[in-house]
Amino acid sequence: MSIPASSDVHWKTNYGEPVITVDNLGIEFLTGRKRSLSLREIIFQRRMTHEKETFWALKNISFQVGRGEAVGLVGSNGGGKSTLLKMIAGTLLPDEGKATVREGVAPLIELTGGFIAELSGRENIYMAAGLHGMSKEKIEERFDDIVDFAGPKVRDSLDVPYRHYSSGMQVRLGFAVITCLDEPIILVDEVLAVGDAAFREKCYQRMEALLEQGRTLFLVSHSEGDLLRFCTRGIYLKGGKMVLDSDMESVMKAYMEDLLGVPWIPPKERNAEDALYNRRDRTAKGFKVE
Ligand SMILES: Nc1ncnc2c1ncn2[C@@H]1O[C@H](COP(=O)(O)OP(=O)(O)OP(=O)(O)O)[C@@H](O)[C@H]1O
Repeated sequence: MSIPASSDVHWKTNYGEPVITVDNLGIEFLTGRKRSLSLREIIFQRRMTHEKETFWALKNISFQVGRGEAVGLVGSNGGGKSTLLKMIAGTLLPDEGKATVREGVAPLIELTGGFIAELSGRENIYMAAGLHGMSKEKIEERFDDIVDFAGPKVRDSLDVPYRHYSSGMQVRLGFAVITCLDEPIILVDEVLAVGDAAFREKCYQRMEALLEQGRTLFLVSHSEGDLLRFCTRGIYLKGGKMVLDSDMESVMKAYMEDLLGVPWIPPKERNAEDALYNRRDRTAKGFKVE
């Protein structure tokens, strides 16, 4: 599929200029539990209703991202990664601080990507692209490319309600749509894990092409390979706090060592290590090592 030619757009200009500024961001959620009142509150403050318990899903988060950067967000489940992406996308508002985003954002944060279950795939393409400011003519021009990228199963189901799509078909259509938009910032949450291997590889090539054009990428993934392939910078979130903001390899090392409690070796060195182990193994077994 032809993604918009870089000559159409200004993504390549002012490379590195700040496009996202997150300043002391915080958001508080209800836990769903109710806190029991203390005797002091009941007697002296005359409070009778139970207070709902809250927690900070993100607290004191500050960083800046420059145009053209590819940032990987890492952290274990519940660390706050998706919440942060939603705040950058503007679908969640902070309780503290602010996220300033200076350019348009194409988010694929949830599998359903903001698509409407009752509408068909075709209607959802028009709706999603239209909401991002694309004219009807431009959508028509790109329609076939979007559907080609999404694959034959999606093409055959274009007039079927989106709620009948399998999770793989949903992510195919979602990724095809968001990556054909002209938005300079792209947010991709773990969703790619749902697609099959061939589709994932197609998505990777598309992401490489978008980065090549100078777009800015935020990628949430639990895949070490994906993060190291695409991201030059990493942010590690743990329990809603930022643990580290550094180059992707250092962030991956900090996260993996924290998670697994053993030294982490970057894949490129690991292969050499593995080769060495194999060599040792073969030597130990009496094979001749050249
Ligand atoms: N709307 C909400 N209301 C209440 N709690 C929420 C809401 N959204 C998220 N949370 C909670 O906020 C915390 C952070 O969730 P978030 O989805 O951002 O984590 P994550 O790092 O993306 O996790 P995962 O790797 O599992 O996707 C979790 O404890 C989650 O249960």
